[in-house]
Amino acid sequence: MTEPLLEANDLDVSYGRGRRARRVVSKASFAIAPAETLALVGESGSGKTTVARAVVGLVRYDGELVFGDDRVPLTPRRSRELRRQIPIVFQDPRSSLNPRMSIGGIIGEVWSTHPEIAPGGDRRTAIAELLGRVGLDEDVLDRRAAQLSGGQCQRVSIARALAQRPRLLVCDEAVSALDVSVQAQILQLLIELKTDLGISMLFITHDLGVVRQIADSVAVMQHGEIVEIGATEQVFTSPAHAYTRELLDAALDLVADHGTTTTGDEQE
Ligand SMILES: Nc1ncnc2c1ncn2[C@@H]1O[C@H](COP(=O)(O)OP(=O)(O)OP(=O)(O)O)[C@@H](O)[C@H]1O
Repeated sequence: MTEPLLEANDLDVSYGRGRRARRVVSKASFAIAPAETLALVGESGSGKTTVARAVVGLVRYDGELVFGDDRVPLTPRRSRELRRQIPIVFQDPRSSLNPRMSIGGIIGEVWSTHPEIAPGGDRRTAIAELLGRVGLDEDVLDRRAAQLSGGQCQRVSIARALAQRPRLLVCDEAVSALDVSVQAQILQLLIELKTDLGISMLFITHDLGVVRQIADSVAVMQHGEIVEIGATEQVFTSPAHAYTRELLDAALDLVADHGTTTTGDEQE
């Protein structure tokens, strides 16, 4: 079996200190193999974002969270060194881009702090190549985020993540704020990145339709615990936990009420 790129064992995360401490993630265990996408699903407040924050080093945790062949512990301190390899793409594409910087500046910024991964040749050319990789024209390079659509901003966020030469991309509701047709395009782009570049993903979403499109495996969270984890098809076709069945039933009701969500419309 392939060694996992990321492994979490009995991950606990609490917010607050002393008497005020409240545990919001309990005994979460999962693994992500190279080039594998694991989706985290569950109701609002179930702890999905908190797991992502532990992975990218934004919160302290108890338990084990190890990364790479040498199983480096992802402590907040360590993660700062490793953050380059584990970028996060957030829900709101525009507010995650510095409004005062040019798009080219945003994408290439990581090369100032990590010169070891900076391209050898002309940086503008390298940035233009990254823009092409995410389906954007080179002329976007000198613009600001406010001059781009939401879908274009999310493509820039992904290009910025690619400039970091990631091994694991964390996507926290990364397509939720986009309309359905743009969402489909960004999902397709993420699937291509996984296939072409072998990037692993931790993909947080409340949308089970999205899970089915993008994820190899899925972990279902309820009240801070992973109540079920397995291959996506397996979990969707034979859910073992009552809460998973509830989520799947709720998603089916949504489709019944609103029809299917895929339009095939290609506009951004
Ligand atoms: N900084 C914080 N301080 C204290 N409590 C927090 C903090 N961030 C989140 N929480 C609480 O932790 C719990 C888990 O939140 P989290 O954001 O991880 O859930 P989630 O599953 O990602 O929810 P959503 O789908 O709404 O984003 C919630 O009860 C939330 O109120």
